[in-house]
Amino acid sequence: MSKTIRIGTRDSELALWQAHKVKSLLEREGYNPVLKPVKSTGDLNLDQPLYEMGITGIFTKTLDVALIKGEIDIAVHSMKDVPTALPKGVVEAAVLPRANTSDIFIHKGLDDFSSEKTIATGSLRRKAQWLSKYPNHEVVNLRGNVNTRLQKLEDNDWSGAIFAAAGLERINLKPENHVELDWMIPAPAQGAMLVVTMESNPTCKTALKPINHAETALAVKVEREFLKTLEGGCTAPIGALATLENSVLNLKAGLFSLDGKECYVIEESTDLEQVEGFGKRCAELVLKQGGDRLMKELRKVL
Ligand SMILES: NCc1[nH]cc(CCC(=O)O)c1CC(=O)O
Repeated sequence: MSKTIRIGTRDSELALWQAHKVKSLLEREGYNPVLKPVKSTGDLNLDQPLYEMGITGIFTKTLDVALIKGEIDIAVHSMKDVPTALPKGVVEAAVLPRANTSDIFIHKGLDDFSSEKTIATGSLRRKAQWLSKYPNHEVVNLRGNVNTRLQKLEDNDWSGAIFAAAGLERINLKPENHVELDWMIPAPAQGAMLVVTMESNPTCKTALKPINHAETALAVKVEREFLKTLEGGCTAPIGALATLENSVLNLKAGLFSLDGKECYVIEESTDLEQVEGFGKRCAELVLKQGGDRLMKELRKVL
């Protein structure tokens, strides 16, 4: 009998797609994975408060709780939604090969961007970078899962909205009327999926090892180290993208004020022998350039 692995998933279309992906990878490894939808945090009924267990992520909280309570064996997350510090006892067991890292703009016509326009996004990182490029635009808040956001874009008279390409590509909803925002720095770990399990679960750690993608894991490690050094959470106006080519890792990363008027952007490369601590060193450059003062201001409002 092959070992059963309960995969916890939230019930959005994107979350389900990602959980199915991990399920099929584990099946190929000879396991018997089953999906376990986890609805809401509802009656948590835990002995300890969430913060004492190190549970902080708004998107990941539900699955963290189910994991710690032993209701599921592993959880699948969009890695950019995962706080840099995992809850106590929870470990990163596999990072899947990265998809498209870009942000895309879904529009209703691309005429005259120099004029006043209203565009929608719920992300402070996207808003700040957009306003930095188009200071006379207005950016309105847009929340909800990918499907909800696409619907709201239909229902409103905004000129467009910003999405992660990866999310729309996964569920086959990327429309024709989009442009890739190659100038926008994506969220740390955008386009990557993380599978977590409990430190105390050797079966799952072993099962997940072969599906880990070392190159993606290294890139997102550098990006998240950059984020962590700035002490920004998942919602901070901070972007980071590491790419690997011929054993050289390039990091493009930035910190932005909420109105987009202040931008601290770096682009640095390292060979792999020096990659340890590279994300931290790049963040320290940003802090020195003025990012230190901006982060202090941001922490008051975020
Ligand atoms: N914060 C929501 C979220 N988390 C992961 C994705 C898409 C997949 C990814 O970026 O890895 C999205 C949607 C979006 O940002 O448009």
